[in-house]
Amino acid sequence: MQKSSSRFISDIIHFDQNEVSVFATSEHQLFALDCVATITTPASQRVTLNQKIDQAFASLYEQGVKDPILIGAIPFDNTKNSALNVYSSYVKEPRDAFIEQITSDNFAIKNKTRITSETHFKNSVSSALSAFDQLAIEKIVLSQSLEVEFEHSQPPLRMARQLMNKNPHAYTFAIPVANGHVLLGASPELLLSRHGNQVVSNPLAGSARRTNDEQLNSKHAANLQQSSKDNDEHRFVVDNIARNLAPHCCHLSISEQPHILETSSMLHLSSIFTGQLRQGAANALNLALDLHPTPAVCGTPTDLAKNFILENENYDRQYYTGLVGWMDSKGNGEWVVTIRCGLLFDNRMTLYAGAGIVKGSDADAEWHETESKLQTILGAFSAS
Ligand SMILES: C=C(O[C@@H]1C=C(C(=O)O)C=C[C@H]1O)C(=O)O
Repeated sequence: MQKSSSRFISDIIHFDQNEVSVFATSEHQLFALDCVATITTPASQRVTLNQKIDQAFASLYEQGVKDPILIGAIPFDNTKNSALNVYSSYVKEPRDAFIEQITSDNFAIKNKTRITSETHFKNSVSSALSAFDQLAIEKIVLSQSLEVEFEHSQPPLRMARQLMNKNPHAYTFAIPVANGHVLLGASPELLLSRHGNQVVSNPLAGSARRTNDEQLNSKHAANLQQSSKDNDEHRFVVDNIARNLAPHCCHLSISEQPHILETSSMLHLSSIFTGQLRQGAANALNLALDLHPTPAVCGTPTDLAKNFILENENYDRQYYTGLVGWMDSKGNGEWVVTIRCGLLFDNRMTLYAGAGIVKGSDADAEWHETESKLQTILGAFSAS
């Protein structure tokens, strides 16, 4: 049931925050409590997963709930458990800045522990560059992880507010997942949205750091648009999405040239797909799963790149580089790529960031790219 109170956030702040899901775009914010079920079937078991979703919605209809919703996350490795929370009520309202002033004291950091060392990351980049010569691989996205320990236990909704305030154009989310953890982030990348028979996808690949100097940003943006290495990284993603989305559409168009998308800490090459779905096309989650994992977060070809990642990264990505979003019982929904994110438990948060490696990548530059990407989260929780 869709409630309309614009003060809903002040009501739910008193709820157990590990039960509430939040998903915000630049236009609207969605809050849901009253979680009635969590579907954990891995997305690799697609038939069972879809049966579970249909059953959950059907049983809510029987109880008189007219407009149930699911909000959740699918891990990078789709053989691992999903975390799809089904809700009987939610609030969708225009996105608005939160009034509460949050000071950086709230987020004082006690400790940072590297899970991936700079050396490990750079050695993996070297191995990837060799794999391009020896195996038929063209792109591999490699990532690092960092654990942050805050002085105080962190209420997830306060963190979500801070992320929303600092990243007004991002898709911001706070989703309860397995083992009492909350997945929090501000992703710039729309994997797929479906509203009626309209689909949109906005892949990003090819990146540069954004600074406070607008002149420098313009220079970096121009370099990015001219860089053949970054355009290669981008093209792999666009080609792959075009291939996987086209069969579902009777009409599909893509922006002519990649344009620049700016986030709080990065500049990215960005392309926009808009399409009209064929009659009887799959729902938003299934369409998004047909695209996952794109070469923006995995590589090309997908299977070889995924195996390389699973063998060479020294940690489990879990939800990072998976998908996160919502879907209603009509199959409408928005699913974004789970990046610029972390996994929160009490006063500890595990952060992640990656970069696409192609022929000609430089290990040092790629490491710095991942460090800049970590700033979306770290910057949001430092002095405001
Ligand atoms: C993997 C991440 O970002 C992805 C990789 C990008 C790149 O390599 O240029 C750009 C945007 C994202 O698709 C991340 O932020 O952790």
